[in-house]
Amino acid sequence: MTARPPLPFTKMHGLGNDFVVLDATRAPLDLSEADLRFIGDRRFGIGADQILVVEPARAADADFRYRIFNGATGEEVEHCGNGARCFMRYVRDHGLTDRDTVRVETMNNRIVLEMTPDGRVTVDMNQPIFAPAQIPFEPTGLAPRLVNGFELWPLANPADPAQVVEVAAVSMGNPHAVQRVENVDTAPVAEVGPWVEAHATFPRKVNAGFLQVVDRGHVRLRVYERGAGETLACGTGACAAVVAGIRLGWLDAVVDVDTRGGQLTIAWDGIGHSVRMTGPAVTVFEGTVAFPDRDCRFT
Ligand SMILES: N[C@H](CCC[C@H](N)C(=O)O)C(=O)O
Repeated sequence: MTARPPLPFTKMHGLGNDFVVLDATRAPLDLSEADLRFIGDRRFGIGADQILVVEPARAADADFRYRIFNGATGEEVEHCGNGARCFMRYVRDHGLTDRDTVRVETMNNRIVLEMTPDGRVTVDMNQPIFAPAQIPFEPTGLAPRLVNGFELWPLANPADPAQVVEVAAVSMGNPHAVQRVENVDTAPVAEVGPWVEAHATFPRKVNAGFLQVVDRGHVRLRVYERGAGETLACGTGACAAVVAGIRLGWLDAVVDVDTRGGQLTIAWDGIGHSVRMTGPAVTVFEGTVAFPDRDCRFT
């Protein structure tokens, strides 16, 4: 078997949510799920929450296509907010564009990335989605509790049906279930996150958000991510949590979101408007990855 050529990559993070970024603008990348899991593995490979791939746009009115794969599973997912900011820094720093604003296609969405004068990146994340069929979310049995006219859905732990949490279901292109907690530091993220992530009412699984409201313009958030476990920050999760908090009447239109990796600012003017996320994007190092031969556990 001929050895595969080493693959150049860039290691980046958005508030500690870390990524391996790959350039497929000149030629498609032939990567299997096993290859992607190898890249994402923190012992046998490089290590990343997600792998981001830069591709040429398919539509004439877009600049790039943006693909995302969860590092632990190698599965392709619909969106990654922290990754979108890193995508913008990547295409600028690698000379793929000199524009301050870039139009990007994702699997099921269209977003706009913008470099800001202070070096952060603002992303127009498009509009949140609430229709259960589009999340997707299949509420069965128990009726929701309406708060400010928005649904909080009861989810029972399949292993212990007496343990019930209430979640708001929102999609930013990827699915999110957001629950309010008194204090994120003591929230049972490791215990509750896994069973919410895998809950049968979310047929494509779900990112589980734990939201602490400090005041109407400031929240704290932890997210147990689908296909990644708890990350230090989740951009789409921050958007989903703020959108849910505004719909539920707990938050104003501009909110600072403290994650374990740092702060994002999320703005949303309500139904019919895009969510706008602003935060940092950091390049850590450049490298090349040599793929294991067929005998490695990742074959
Ligand atoms: N785990 C997510 C993808 C990455 C989202 C997160 N890293 C972000 O910044 O939005 C999912 O399976 O939908």
